[in-house]
This record gives sequence, C-alpha cells and structure tokens, in this order.
Amino acid sequence: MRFTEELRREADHLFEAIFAHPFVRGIAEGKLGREQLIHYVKQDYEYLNAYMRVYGMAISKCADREEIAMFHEQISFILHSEVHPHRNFCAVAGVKFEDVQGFPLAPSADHYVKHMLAVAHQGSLGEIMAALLPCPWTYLEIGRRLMEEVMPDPSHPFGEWIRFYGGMAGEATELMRSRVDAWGETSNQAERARMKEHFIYSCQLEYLFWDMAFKVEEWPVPPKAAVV
Ligand SMILES: Cc1ncc(C[n+]2csc(CCO)c2C)c(N)n1
Repeated sequence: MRFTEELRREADHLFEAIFAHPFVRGIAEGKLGREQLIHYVKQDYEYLNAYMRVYGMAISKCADREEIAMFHEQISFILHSEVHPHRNFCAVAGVKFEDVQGFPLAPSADHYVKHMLAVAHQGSLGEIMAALLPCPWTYLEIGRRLMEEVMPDPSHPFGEWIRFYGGMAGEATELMRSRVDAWGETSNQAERARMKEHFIYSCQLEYLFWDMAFKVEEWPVPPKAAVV
C-alpha cells in the first residue's frame, strides 16, 4: 500500500467530518451568510500567504532543481490561480477582494499557520510535505464530491469555487502525494511516524479552519482595549 494511502485511511474520519461540516454543506447548498464568506476569505488570504512562506522554507531544504521547480509552480498556482475561488466568495458576499486583505489571523487559523511554520522550521522536507498535503487533498475531495452532488447547475452561486477545486487541485495533490510516498519509502519508522503525526494534525486543523469560518471566530478579548 502507498504510504499516502495509509495516511488517508488513518485520517478517513477527519475527511468525513470535513465533508459533513456545515460550512462545506453551506457551499453545497449555496447557503452561507455574508459575514461567514467574508471571514473565510479574510482568513484564507493570510493563510495562503503563510503557506507560500512554508513553500519557501521547503525550497531551502530541496536537494535538486526538480524539487525546487515543484514548489515554485505551487507558489505560482496560489498567487495567480487560487484568487478565483476567493473572488467567487467575495462576489456572492458583495465585497471587493482588495477590501478583505491584511486582517489579523483568528485563533484557529493562527494555530494552523503556526503548526506549518513549526514543522517547516524543525522538520525534514518529508515532514514539511506531510504537513502541507491535507490542504490540497481535502479540497480536492470536497470539490469532486460537490461536482457530483450539485453540478452542473449553471446558476449555482459557488459553481466557480466547486469547479476550481474539483478540477485544478488534482495535479497539486498527486504531485505532492508521490513526493511524500517516495520520502516515506526511504525513511525509517521514526520519520514516518512524525510524517503521519503532522499529516493528521493538519487534517484536524483543516476541520478547525472550516469551523472558525462558520462561527466567524474572533479572539474573545482583542489585543487593544476599545477606546471609549
Ligand atoms: C485552509 C485552506 N486549506 C486548503 C486550501 C486549498 N489550497 C491551499 S494551497 C493549495 C495548492 C497547494 O499547492 C490548495 C489546493 C485553502 N485555500 N485553504
């Protein structure tokens, strides 16, 4: 069995919980509140900035140009393509994409970002890729499921979001999967155990990210006292 197949099986309950999450169901049913959509984009914009930084840290650990090229292409994908699903949410919410950028991270989004940065700082290239993999993989499976469930209704408000992740994220997932498989094959048991731990933790944080957006989660006490 492929190492990533083993990871996917171990995380199956987390994938299922994500598919059933009310925010994901809200995308399927075309029913999400304006505040929820705006909060998601605000948080995801900053999350993707951190994700690209982690790719940069991964590049510093690459052994050859082929590996560097993979991360370079992924950074380019985030910069130039992953703006489309964000623009879809903004259009439905009636806000400009430019107006939802530069906001501070909510607790759960910050937790996810700090997890990726900690693994990037301390871990091997294989550990970093294992921590990053749930991100394209969960979105790909969400997209594929929603393509089957609600497409091809051309009037669906989140059609662009669904088509984007149901199709485009496939390549990124397979590329990263094959790298994680190869790394797992040449690693010892302790390294594979660390990779599994990071993968599962990122799956838990993917769930938490949806939950943060659905609940419009904020810090219970803001960093600065309100001026009266
Ligand atoms: C919280 C969160 N998780 C996953 C994605 C999806 N995603 C992020 S980067 C990328 C491409 C990987 O190189 C994909 C598919 C997201 N937008 N936000």
